[in-house]
Amino acid sequence: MTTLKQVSSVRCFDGEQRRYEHQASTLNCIMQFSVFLPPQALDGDHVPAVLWLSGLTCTDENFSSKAGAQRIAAELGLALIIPDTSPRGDDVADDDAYDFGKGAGFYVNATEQPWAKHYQMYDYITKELLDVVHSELPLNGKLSISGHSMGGHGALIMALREKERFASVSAFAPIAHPSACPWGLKAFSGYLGEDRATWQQYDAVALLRDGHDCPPLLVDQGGADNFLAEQLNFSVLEETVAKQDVLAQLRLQDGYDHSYYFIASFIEDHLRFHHSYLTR
Ligand SMILES: N[C@@H](CCC(=O)N[C@@H](CS)C(=O)NCC(=O)O)C(=O)O
Repeated sequence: MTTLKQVSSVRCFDGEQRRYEHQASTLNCIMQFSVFLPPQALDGDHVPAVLWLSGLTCTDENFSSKAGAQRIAAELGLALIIPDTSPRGDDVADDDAYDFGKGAGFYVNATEQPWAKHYQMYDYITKELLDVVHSELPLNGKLSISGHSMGGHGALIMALREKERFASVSAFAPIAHPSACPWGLKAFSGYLGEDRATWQQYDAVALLRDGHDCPPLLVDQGGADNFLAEQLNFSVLEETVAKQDVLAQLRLQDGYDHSYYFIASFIEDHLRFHHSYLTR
């Protein structure tokens, strides 16, 4: 049974940039997401995919319109799966702040009210969305994961918790230790409540310290990122990774900020990195 409704498709580097809509049962709302299918997938092949998770304030369209990922994805024969960052719709609880509520789902399964009814982003991505795209799109089942900021956090925790599903993981300026930064403290106490023991399953540094295996890892962090000192905990991630048995490259990129100009500058490296593991 087809559950996806295609709402748009535009030609891009001989592939197609598409948008789909579906009723998301984990989130109790209608969701849209974007997909880039490379030319190989339009010619009848089943291709590997990179799942991209976006950051605060984003929809599925920031990455597809700003990162410039399609040229390399077309060359390498990679599909890009690009979900939204929170549940959507008029009956979904929200907050006036940009870093909580809609656009800021933090890829957790909320337990607190009024969030729990809709904010189940961890299960939405790892269970529902990945299942539906693999059953309805020309994908071969091989999958890597990447993301930016809040989405870099999402990519790291999903890879650490579900290592067998992902050939590799990468992140741009991830919120590496959300239990210990203002964005994470606000989101986790709001969505998960005050019992910090329940936060650990959604904190990459905590999962690494707890001995979770990690797929091969690439992280880029801009040295001129406004959020570096207060929010991102890059040096804590570096120290934690160094103590674990992780195949990892963590790169501080001098002069780059937190924006999509930074992502556009290094997305080719990330897609080539993922392709090398997806095609082994
Ligand atoms: N100052 C920003 C903070 C949020 C932010 O920088 N969001 C990043 C991810 S953490 C982003 O990707 N924004 C959307 C864009 O640049 O297209 C705002 O209020 O919009």
